[in-house]
Amino acid sequence: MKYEIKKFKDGQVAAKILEEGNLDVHIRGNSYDDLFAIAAIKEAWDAENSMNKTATATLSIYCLIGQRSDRRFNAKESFDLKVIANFINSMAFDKVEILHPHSPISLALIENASKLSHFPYVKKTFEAIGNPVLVSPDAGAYKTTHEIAEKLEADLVPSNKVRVDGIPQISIQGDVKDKDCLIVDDLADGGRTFKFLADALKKQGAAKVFLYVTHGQFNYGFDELKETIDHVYCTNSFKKIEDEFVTQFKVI
Ligand SMILES: O=P(O)(O)OC[C@H]1O[C@@H](O)[C@H](O)[C@@H]1O
Repeated sequence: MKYEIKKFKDGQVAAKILEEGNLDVHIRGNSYDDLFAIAAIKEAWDAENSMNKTATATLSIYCLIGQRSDRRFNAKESFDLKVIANFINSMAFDKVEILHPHSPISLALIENASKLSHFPYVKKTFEAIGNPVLVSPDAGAYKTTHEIAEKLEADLVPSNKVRVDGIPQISIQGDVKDKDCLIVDDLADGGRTFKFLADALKKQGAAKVFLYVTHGQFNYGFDELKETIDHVYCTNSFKKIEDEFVTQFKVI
């Protein structure tokens, strides 16, 4: 299904449907601009299809903006994911697919939503490295990484951020001595979580430490990460990266 997006000089976006049929839109979804462009496409498609009740509209979002803001962190602050979900819901897609959401709250807030699994990309990474031990960096990542480890028949070492006498520390709950480790998580923003975890893994004797994240933002570059991580694997859900330190899987 073809459509066209036009942007006016003042920033306004407009859409035009170029072909009849089901609507199948794929977006990064990591900007408000992206979401507004989709709203324009859906509005134009709805107008064309008001009499065609058999046509369906599917939206695939590869890196949902605001997915980490999945609660009201403090009183008087906005619950951003709710605002974003309300906007997506107003478009009334029949189906919304979201690649590796940070938490199930996205799927709960967005109507007709389902998860696109990151399993294929972790599997490729796992095979490229050659059977590393999987490491889940925190409690949030444990459940999904545990499911992946089961499917791959891989060893899993859970790690957690704990406080000892009030001081934050990384607790690695397994043996990593002389082993290749693959940290698996949903996204890297600055990447410091992984820099410190990789450092702790190496102090415990890990041979090499690799990082897989589905959404590679890396907003502060790679210099700090290169100090402790051997190689990074991610998808291009957030942006295209050209750096020898990173292997990217194309999803969009
Ligand atoms: O260390 P950075 O990259 O800033 O933050 C990434 C971490 O913050 C969490 O929300 C993510 O799930 C990941 O564990």
